[in-house]
Amino acid sequence: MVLVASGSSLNGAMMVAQYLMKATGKNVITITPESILAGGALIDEHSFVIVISQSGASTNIIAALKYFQDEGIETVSLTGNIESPMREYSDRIFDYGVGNEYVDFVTMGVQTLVEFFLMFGLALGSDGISESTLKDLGNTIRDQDTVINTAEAYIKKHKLQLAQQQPAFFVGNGPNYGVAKEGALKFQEALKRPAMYYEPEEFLHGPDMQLSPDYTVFLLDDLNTASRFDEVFTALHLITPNIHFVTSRYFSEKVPNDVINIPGASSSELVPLLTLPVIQLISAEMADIGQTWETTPFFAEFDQKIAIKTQDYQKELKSIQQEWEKDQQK
Ligand SMILES: O=P(O)(O)OC[C@H]1O[C@](O)(CO)[C@@H](O)[C@@H]1O
Repeated sequence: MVLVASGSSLNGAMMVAQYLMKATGKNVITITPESILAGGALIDEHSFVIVISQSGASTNIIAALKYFQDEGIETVSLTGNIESPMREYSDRIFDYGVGNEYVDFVTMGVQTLVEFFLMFGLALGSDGISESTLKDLGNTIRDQDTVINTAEAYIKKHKLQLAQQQPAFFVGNGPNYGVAKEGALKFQEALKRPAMYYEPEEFLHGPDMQLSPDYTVFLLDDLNTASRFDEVFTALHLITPNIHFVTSRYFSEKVPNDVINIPGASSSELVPLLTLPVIQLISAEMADIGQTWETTPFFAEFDQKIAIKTQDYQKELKSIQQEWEKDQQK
């Protein structure tokens, strides 16, 4: 199975790739449209290619769809807007159920995409949907309320520290690697803050050498209680006071000051459902507090010149916003 996407849609796909692999027993790769065009994956008529774009208006996604059509490779498109330009180039197109989201850089989109693929994986699994897996998924989704409350309280307590516009690292493994990538993207898009993402061991193989007290590190813990994160968390305090550790490790113990103590999940594949809301909430709330939503006029000028969405996208966003406002009034 090949999942083709960009930005947050790619990050969402990365969060579920391991899960889909387990559920189907087939190899799953996540890849950008550019890598497809550059021949970065062996794809033939036996590949199951899913092309994802929440807006359905990303020009690079459309270029990949055109390429697949020219090569005679069938695809399935997933989008949040079934009437978008993507439709014209798709063999089959489905709405993955995000509804109306008009913020250009997606948030609900990633969360919904992850939930969609979890359900999709369950349905594709050789044993069908098992009661216990469905129950685990339901419990994890219910635990998101606790996650939001915990993150809210943490942001309130640490807002001055979180408001420092210093470079940030997001560090996570497996499905949390996708969350780390999304955390860095949201810091760049919403907070205009330099941000990077790594797996923990890659982080320790060089990038950590630039650390100073002026850096922030977000650690997104594994499920495994004996993981390396604990060690790294403790040692990082020797370099910077700005560490934030998202973990379920301290659930029954006294929680250290810089730990965002979330409920645990029954399997590592479900962990993104609990870590993703934390980084999304921090990005959104800190962007409100710091009033960083606007780009610089220089960027606005650049953006005019370098189109990444189809022509009518801004008009389309406006109408999605109107739909969203109507929904809010109901
Ligand atoms: O899923 P889509 O709509 O193709 O968008 C991909 C990326 O493009 C952006 O919307 C930028 O315009 C990102 O925020 C997003 O992650």
